[in-house]
Amino acid sequence: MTATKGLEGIVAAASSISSIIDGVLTYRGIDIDELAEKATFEEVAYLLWHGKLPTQSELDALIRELGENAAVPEEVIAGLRLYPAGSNSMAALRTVVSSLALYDAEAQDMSREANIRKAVKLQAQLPTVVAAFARIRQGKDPIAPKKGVSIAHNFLYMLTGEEPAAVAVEALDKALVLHADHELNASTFAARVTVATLSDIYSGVTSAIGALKGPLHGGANEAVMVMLDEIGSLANVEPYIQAKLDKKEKVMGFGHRVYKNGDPRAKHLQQMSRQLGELKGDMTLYEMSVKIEDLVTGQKGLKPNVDFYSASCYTMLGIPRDLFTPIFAISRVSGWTAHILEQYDDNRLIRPRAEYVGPVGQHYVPIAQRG
Ligand SMILES: CC(=O)SCCNC(=O)CCNC(=O)[C@H](O)C(C)(C)COP(=O)(O)OP(=O)(O)OC[C@H]1O[C@@H](n2cnc3c(N)ncnc32)[C@H](O)[C@@H]1OP(=O)(O)O
Ligand SMILES: O=C([O-])CC(=O)C(=O)O
Repeated sequence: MTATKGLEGIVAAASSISSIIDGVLTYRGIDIDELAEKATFEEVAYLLWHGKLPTQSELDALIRELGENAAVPEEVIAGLRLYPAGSNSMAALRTVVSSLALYDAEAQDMSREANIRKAVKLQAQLPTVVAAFARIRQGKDPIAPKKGVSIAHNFLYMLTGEEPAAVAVEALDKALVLHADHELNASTFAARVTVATLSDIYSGVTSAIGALKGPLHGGANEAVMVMLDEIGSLANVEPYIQAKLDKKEKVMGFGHRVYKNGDPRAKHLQQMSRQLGELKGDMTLYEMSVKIEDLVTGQKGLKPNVDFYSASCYTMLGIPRDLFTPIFAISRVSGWTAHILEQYDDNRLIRPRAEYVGPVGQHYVPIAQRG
């Protein structure tokens, strides 16, 4: 038995939700380029859960159901108020999602109908939780979710208390579409491993949030913004990035386990970053990002992934950088729950083997004789 480090190239599940074939990403067989241009996030969530695009009445019903389920139990909001100042946003989200199970009478109901209802509930509640976390830490009261508006609209509204500009809603909605699912990425795999023990959907999503948090995965979008903030100016891009490359340090937002010729989502986010810069009349972040790309791609051949241009986009939308990864979770919970439903539908415990590389033939040594 020989281990494959990082399970690279190992096909660990069959799935009909999303595919990456020859560098092309599809959700349920539809090219992400088409969805990014034409679909709303709610349509995409429906597509991921049900395997088909919704009719108008199905979409209306989903938007209604999301609105009806977006409020978070008062006890959970009260809990958020008790978190220490400076709490990590993803740690807070992970904790809240775990606690939501305690307030859901259906949490342990394993029927397919109940699991679909819980998927919608989680999708509805995550934006409310992230916005409430952001406001409470500023000493402000959370804002109750609206009914009948999109998730992108509701999230920006709950974050600021103001009606968001249409262009901001449109940009965030497209970002949510682009992040919704991605085959067997680390967080989705974590979710599937967890629920394959027949644990509940809240356990699966809690595991997924833990996996998404790391900077090699979803946490890279925040890390990209930390880097842009450290660089600070267009003039400082070259010395900063060159020093990183010379030291063989990783540049966050570049590289990918599966895409070696570029992430098809990145171009949409790059375009969005340019457009938001033009609207703001400040191209600094966009130009810095392009210069970083030129250097990293030029010298290492590494291309930007989904996390790279999303950082400048979210900053230009006025979103604090430590909410970037929670926003990724707001989108990806649609994919996680679709995969969890798929796992339950044809379940088998996920339990691979390890290649043992430790010592053999050892014996118990009494404690007095140990050196
Ligand atoms: C939503 C997402 O999760 S997208 C990914 C988000 N993560 C990041 O952006 C973090 C930065 N990128 C990385 O760490 C990696 O490219 C990963 C984790 C995404 C993929 O990792 P792997 O497939 O395991 O590739 P691995 O880390 O082994 O890298 C292979 C080689 O490329 C180099 N490399 C990979 N990514 C980068 C990078 N961002 N900057 C500099 N060098 C890099 C590695 O140092 C390594 O070089 P070596 O062979 O000389 O040692
Ligand atoms: O697929 C991966 O390994 C990471 C990724 O791009 C994603 O989850 O969107």
